[in-house]
Amino acid sequence: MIQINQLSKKYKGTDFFSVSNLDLIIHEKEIFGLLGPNGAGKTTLISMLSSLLKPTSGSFSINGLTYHDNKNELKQLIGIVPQEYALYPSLTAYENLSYFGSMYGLKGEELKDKIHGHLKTLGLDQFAHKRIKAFSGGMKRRINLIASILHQPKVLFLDEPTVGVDVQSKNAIIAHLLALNETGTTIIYTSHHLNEAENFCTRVAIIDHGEIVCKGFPKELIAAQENAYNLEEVFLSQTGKALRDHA
Ligand SMILES: Nc1ncnc2c1ncn2[C@@H]1O[C@H](COP(=O)(O)OP(=O)(O)OP(=O)(O)O)[C@@H](O)[C@H]1O
Repeated sequence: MIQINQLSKKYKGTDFFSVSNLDLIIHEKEIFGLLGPNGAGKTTLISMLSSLLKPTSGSFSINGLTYHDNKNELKQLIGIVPQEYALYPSLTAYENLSYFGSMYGLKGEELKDKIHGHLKTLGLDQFAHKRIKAFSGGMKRRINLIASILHQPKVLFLDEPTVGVDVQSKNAIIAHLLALNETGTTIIYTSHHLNEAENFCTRVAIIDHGEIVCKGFPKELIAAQENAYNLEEVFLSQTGKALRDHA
């Protein structure tokens, strides 16, 4: 279970909170979607939860572990799929995955089997020994995902895992995540694809200006919003139609 208490982040040089006094509980085996307009605070929140960013105040624990007291156990427990590709372009897919797997203590036949198993399910086994720089966006996204799940994390954080990929890659990624969830991994993901989130997530929270504006089961949120027939209509009712440009 992930328990978040009054979590806040104010970046240096800004005069506002990107995440503000946020409280949330995410249960084991949920597929939880963090949705919100550009600049709402989704990446900031997920970066704090995956220990990539230090909160300004507040706290959170994952299965009772905190970064402060249980850094190493926590790192082994979670997987992180960042928005940007975290891959070495001049290395092959296999070399990249060996590197990431070994960082989690995997080695030998076990590591090899896991890499080939994931590559096969995600349709990439024939490209195992090709360099990443020759890969399409969809192929890189799938490798990025494998790099984060080789150690079978109990909790997986994904920041827009299907951005910029074709429908085929998107479906392969979602199917792989559903299978992972079936084996017991809790999934927390951010997305702008509301139709995808509506079908994929067990529960979602809509975030705006660093605060949760509503949360619940997609079907319940749709039923509760007058004249809303899908999650996108709930989203627009809750966050408004104004553009969120800032610089
Ligand atoms: N390193 C930073 N320094 C200063 N401000 C930042 C920094 N990173 C993010 N912000 C600001 O914090 C707010 C929340 O940003 P964040 O990236 O978390 O939003 P988001 O919901 O993930 O947006 P998007 O959908 O565009 O990825 C924005 O106003 C953004 O400009």
